Amino acid sequence: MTLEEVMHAAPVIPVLVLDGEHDPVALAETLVEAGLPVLEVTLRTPQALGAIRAMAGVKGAIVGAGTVLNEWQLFEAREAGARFIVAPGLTKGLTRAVASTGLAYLPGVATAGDIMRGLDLGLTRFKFFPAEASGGLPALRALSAPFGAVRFCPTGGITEASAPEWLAEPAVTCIGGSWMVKKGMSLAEIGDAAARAASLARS
Ligand SMILES: O=C(O)C(=O)C[C@H](O)[C@H](O)COP(=O)(O)O
Repeated sequence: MTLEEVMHAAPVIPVLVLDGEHDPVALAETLVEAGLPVLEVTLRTPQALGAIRAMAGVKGAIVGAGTVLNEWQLFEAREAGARFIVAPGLTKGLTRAVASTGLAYLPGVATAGDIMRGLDLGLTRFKFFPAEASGGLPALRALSAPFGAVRFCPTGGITEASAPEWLAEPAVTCIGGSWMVKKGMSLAEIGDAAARAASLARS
C-alpha cells in the first residue's frame, strides 16, 4: 500500500495510545465501521505491538505504527503487521531503513530544513508535527508556500473544533488526532466521534 493510498483513505487518522482500556479488535471494528479505516497505533505502550497484530486482522482496517523512532521498532512493527510507519521526526537512517521494507512512511517535519532533508531523501509527504505547538495553520501555510508539490498530514493538538480548518488547507491531505479515542470514552462514544470525523470534507 502506498503512502498516497493511506493518506487518501480517510480525512482523519486516529492516533491511538492503547493501554488495555478497550479490546483492540472491538476498537478497530468500531473505527472502521464509523468510516475511519486508517489506524495509527503509537508504540508508546507495552500493548501496542500486540494490538497492531490483532487489529491487522480486522476487515477493512489499515493498521500502522506510530512513534517509530529507530530500526528496531520498525522491524518489530513490520513483523506485527503494520502497513505504514509514522515517526515524529525525520532521520536519514530510519528513512532508508523504511525504504528497504517497502512500507509506506510518514515522517514528521516542523521546519523548512526538515522538509528539504526529506526531499533530498525522495519524500514529498510529511506529518506536520506537532502541528499546533509548531505555530498552527499560519505556520503550515508559510511553510508549505515554497514547497508546492509537498503535502502534509498535520498532527498534534488538533481538535474536533479545529479539524475542519486544517482539512480546508490545500496542502493538507489528511490530519491525525487522538480526540476520537480519549480515556474514559465508551465504544459507542468513540464510534460517534469517529463518524463525525469521517464525514469531514477535504480541500
Ligand atoms: O507519538 C507520536 O509519534 C505521535 O504520533 C504523536 C501524536 O501525533 C500526537 O500525540 C497526537 O496528537 P494529539 O491529537 O494532540 O493527541
